[in-house]
Amino acid sequence: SVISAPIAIGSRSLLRSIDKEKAEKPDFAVELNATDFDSVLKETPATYAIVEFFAHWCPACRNYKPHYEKVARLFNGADAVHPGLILMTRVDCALKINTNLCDKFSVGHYPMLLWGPPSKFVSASWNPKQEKSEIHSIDDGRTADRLLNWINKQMNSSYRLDDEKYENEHLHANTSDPGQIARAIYDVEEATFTAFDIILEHKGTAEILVDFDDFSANTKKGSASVGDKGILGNYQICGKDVPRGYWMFCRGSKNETRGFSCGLWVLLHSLSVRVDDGESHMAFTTICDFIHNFFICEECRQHFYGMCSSVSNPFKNAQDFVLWLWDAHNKVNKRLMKEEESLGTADPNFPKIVWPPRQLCPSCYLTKNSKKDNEWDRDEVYKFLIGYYGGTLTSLYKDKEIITDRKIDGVIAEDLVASANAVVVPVGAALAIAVASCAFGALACYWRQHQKSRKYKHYLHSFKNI
Ligand SMILES: Cc1cc2nc3c(=O)[nH]c(=O)nc-3n(C[C@H](O)[C@H](O)[C@H](O)COP(=O)(O)OP(=O)(O)OC[C@H]3O[C@@H](n4cnc5c(N)ncnc54)[C@H](O)[C@@H]3O)c2cc1C
Repeated sequence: SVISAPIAIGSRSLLRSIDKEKAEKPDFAVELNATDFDSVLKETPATYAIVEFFAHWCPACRNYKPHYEKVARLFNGADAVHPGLILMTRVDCALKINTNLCDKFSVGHYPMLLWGPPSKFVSASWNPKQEKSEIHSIDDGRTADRLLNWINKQMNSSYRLDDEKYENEHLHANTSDPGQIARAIYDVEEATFTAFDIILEHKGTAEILVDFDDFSANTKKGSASVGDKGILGNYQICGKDVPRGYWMFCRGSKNETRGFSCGLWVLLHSLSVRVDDGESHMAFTTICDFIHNFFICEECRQHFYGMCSSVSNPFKNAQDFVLWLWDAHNKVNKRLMKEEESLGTADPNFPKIVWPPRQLCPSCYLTKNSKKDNEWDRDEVYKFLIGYYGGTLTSLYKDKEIITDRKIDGVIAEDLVASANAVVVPVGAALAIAVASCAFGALACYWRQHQKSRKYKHYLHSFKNI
């Protein structure tokens, strides 16, 4: 026993350290229960979801967990190797709170895995005999390898368990696919959060807090904790899910490319197409001031501000402003094209181009001759930008629609598309932020939250009418 004592202490401390490691390394798969199942699956940007129904007392489930986690590492969390594609979740059916939920999905054995678009799980039920369901049972996922094989078959992909970040990026980088922009709706939020964070770092709360009551009815003055960035430091401008920690449309094929600067461009363009004639000049000066004050890239600031300063007459209509921004972006692209080529710093999957390329918008070009790629039909370019950064950017919302009634679907989708041509952001809220030259950031989130609550109201309304 004299000999065993130190071993016992040693093993206890070993166990403690394993526990600590466990506590420090949370699971990759997200555990859901009946209270958050619908909301998490409704809000996720992922294209697919896997739900593992298990019971915490079931030994087979405990043994399966490391397999499931090995796959979840690839897809879940801010450091995911392939983020934003598949949300991997689990539900403990042995908890009373989940009994109904597990019944609705006909859970007959543990662990049981279901696969489908996340929105199809929301307020849904499933049974194995159901025809035409978009939810499928994963019948061959007993090991991590087999589960990933099954996923690869579904997605036509070739992911591997030992993939590290930025491998296989070529698989989902198709820049000439107009639908790709739909994923940027999440980047607009990510960029807004980052922009807001930069503003707080540099300006502090006082200058932003002009009339914060107006800015957000949900934020109580003084209730947020005071940190380095003042009382707004903890304010989640785009809701609790943002920042997600990764980019979707703006994900580069290397860590150091794209990201925020791409997200910022998308944010600027998507706001420009939502501005009225009357607001076009104000939007222009706000963008110029923001870049000048807060874009922490000296060369970018100076170059962009030079372009801002060369505008001598105020913008009177939205089209001129939208096209000015497009043109300014292309000037940056052209400059960087040469620079990146000589320095070899380009992202191989996203080299700078004069934009939009012919594949995206053939009618934007005046001639059929591909050598004359600098002769634009500006009216067509304007039309394209309105569609691309307006309706197409928000089209993911249509896809994720949880209401199955076709008519209601249509009404909501039309609303979203119509908002591409109108100022849909509350001007009162904008004022507080505009003072600190970041109106557009807050506007973007307001815009999406406005859409969300609108949709919710529609949903409630339709519910009442059933
Ligand atoms: C205001 C501003 C000024 C910048 N200035 C500089 C600079 O001086 N030097 C520097 O090194 N970097 C600068 N950057 C960063 C640089 O422009 C890119 O954002 C960065 O290199 C990432 O490039 P990207 O390939 O992701 O595409 P980005 O140029 O970031 O574009 C993002 C997406 O916008 C779309 N797009 C491309 N061109 C246009 C267009 N003309 N109109 C509408 N949409 C378009 C494409 O879908 C593209 O994928 C600046 C960024 C901003 C926001």
